[in-house]
Parts: sequence; C-alpha cells; structure tokens
Amino acid sequence: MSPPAANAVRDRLRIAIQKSGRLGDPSRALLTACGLDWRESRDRLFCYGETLPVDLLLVRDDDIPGLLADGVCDLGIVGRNVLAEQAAERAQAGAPAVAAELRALGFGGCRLDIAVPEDWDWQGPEQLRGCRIASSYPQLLRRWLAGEGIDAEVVMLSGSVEIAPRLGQADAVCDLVSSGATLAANQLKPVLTLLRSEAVLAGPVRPFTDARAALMQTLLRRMDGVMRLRHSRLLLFQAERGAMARLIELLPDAEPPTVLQVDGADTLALQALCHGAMTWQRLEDLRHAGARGLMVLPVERTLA
Ligand SMILES: Nc1ncnc2c1ncn2[C@@H]1O[C@H](COP(=O)(O)OP(=O)(O)OP(=O)(O)O)[C@@H](O)[C@H]1O
Ligand SMILES: O=P(O)(O)OC[C@H]1O[C@H](OP(=O)(O)OP(=O)(O)O)[C@H](O)[C@@H]1O
Ligand SMILES: [Mg+2]
Repeated sequence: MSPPAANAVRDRLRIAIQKSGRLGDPSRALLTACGLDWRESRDRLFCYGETLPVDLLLVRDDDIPGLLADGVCDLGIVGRNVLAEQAAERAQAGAPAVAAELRALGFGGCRLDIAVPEDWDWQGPEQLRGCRIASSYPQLLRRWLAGEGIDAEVVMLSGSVEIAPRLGQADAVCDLVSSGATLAANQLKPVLTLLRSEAVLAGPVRPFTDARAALMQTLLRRMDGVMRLRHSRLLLFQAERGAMARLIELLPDAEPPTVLQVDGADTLALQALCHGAMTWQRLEDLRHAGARGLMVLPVERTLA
C-alpha cells in the first residue's frame, strides 16, 4: 500500500468501509455484487482489488470522513449520521466541505432522535430550553438547537447515551434509534427526529481528473444497476389466453411483460420483471386468477 497522499494522482480507487459493526457486511456484499473482489492482506485492513483496480480499507466508521478529507481514500460507505456530524464540525470550524453524499444505499436505516423521559408531558421543543441533552452527535444537535433558537447544554457522550438521564447526567438524549428498544428499556420516548439516516456512498466534492474518474463511473453505474434490482424478481407463469389480461392487471409494478404462445392457441407463458415485493400473498392472488407453474427467480444484474 502506498503512503497516504492528499491530492495525489492515482490509478487505483480506494474505498473505505467499516471493518466490522452494522455496516461492514452489507457494504462488502454491495461491492461484491458490483463485481469487485480482493486479495486479502494478512491483517485484512487493506484488501487489494483483483478484478478491478479498486482497493478496500477496513476501518472504524467514524474515521471514514477524515480519511476522505485527507485524501487517504477516495470513496467511503458510512452512515449519513456520521457524515453529517463531521461535515457540521468542519463547517463550524470554517473548513470547506470535502465529502459529498453520492448515493443512498438502502441499508443501515436509523433516525437521530431527541428522546425524553416517558413521564414528561411533551409539549414541543420549547420544553428543552435550559435542559442538559446527552448525545454522541453534538454538532448536529447544536445546529438544530440554534435553528430553533433554544439555549440548552449539550453533554457529549460517545456511547450508552440512553442511560444518562437515569444517572443524572442529562435531562434528555439525542441518539440513534432503529427499533426503539433501547429507548424503551431506559424509560425514554422519542419526541423529535433531527435526521433520517442510512448508509451512503460518500465521495469527493470535485470530480477526479485522473484514472479514478473512469473507475468511479464504472462503479457507480454497477451500483445503480444492483440497487435498481435489489427488490426485483423475474416472474414466470403460464395461463389460459382468456385469463392473461386480468393477470397482467395484477402486475402494476412489472416492466412490459413478454408473452409467448406455448401450445396450440390457448396456453400462454408470461415472463415479467417485477419491481415490487413478490410475496406469497401475491402469488396466491395470481394463482387464484388463473396463473399456473408460478416461478419467482432472483435477478442478479442489469446493464442499461
Ligand atoms: N440501531 C442502530 N444504532 C446505531 N447505529 C445504527 C443503528 N442502525 C443503523 N445504524 C447505522 O450503523 C452505523 C454503524 O453503527 P455501529 O454500531 O456498527 O458503529 P460503531 O459502534 O461506531 O462501529 P465502529 O467500531 O466501526 O466505530 C451507524 O453510524 C448508523 O449509521
Ligand atoms: O433503537 P434500537 O434498535 O434499540 O437501537 C438504538 C441503539 O443502538 C445503538 O447503540 P449500540 O448498540 O451500537 O451501542 P452503543 O451504545 O455502543 O452505541 C444506538 O446508539 C442506540 O443506543
Ligand atoms: Mg464508530
């Protein structure tokens, strides 16, 4: 691995992803679906790209915006919450933005919420005036408070934020929520959402001018193809000619289907790419309307 160099001209692309944790596996799965694979290094912190000159850096998620800022990596997969917090920190310090959200990736969904003790009679943000609010996202919280014109104290905690009210360290919290189980376990209730987050592909604000430009376009094109088909399935079935129009009505999420004649005149076979969830209920509805030999096939990739 060559030494880090901001603004260096490079002919390989470097992508940082979370080494472990919530985003590690889905990030790797997405890149694998885009046709990338790597020769693992022994410590597995740097993986050398084999099929394309695209290398992986495996890091703590909080380090990804800084690695992008320093030019150590070119792209990163990170929660919008982390990207936005560090962007707010740079803005606060008067530093220019260095990383932009290029794509939302559809996994790692969560919210950055303000939560208060369950026994509070919540009337609105004004109630937070003069309160102590514990958070791992001090910049996003301060920016929101300033926007609302609320003077409150921000208590920075790097983890286990939800316990702060019970320990007397804070009156309310501002933390990530997905199922809500952690809030409930700590007798807290969510009252406001500051940010809706998911994993995003972060990259440079200005386009590359070297070989990385074409590599990034290739990767983005493949990623768009993978994401477009993420919930898509190929549906196959046969039906009598007279039932086909009604069956097609049941597929509003399908691309224009291919319909072929199977034998003689009356049996037709349909093949359609459907973009909505192909649930058991939908299959049963199709069967009820005359479809036979129903098959649902995964779709791996597409190239427009
Ligand atoms: N319930 C959740 N709690 C926290 N983060 C979530 C949740 N659901 C999704 N996420 C997303 O997953 C990201 C990574 O969360 P994780 O808990 O793995 O981070 P971490 O403990 O900071 O990991 P690391 O060791 O890499 O620093 C979060 O920044 C957020 O974008
Ligand atoms: O709404 P829920 O599904 O309960 O998830 C939310 C919790 O998950 C995260 O914590 P994590 O488990 O990563 O531990 P942490 O305290 O180390 O951040 C987050 O900080 C919340 O505490
Ligand atoms: Mg982290």
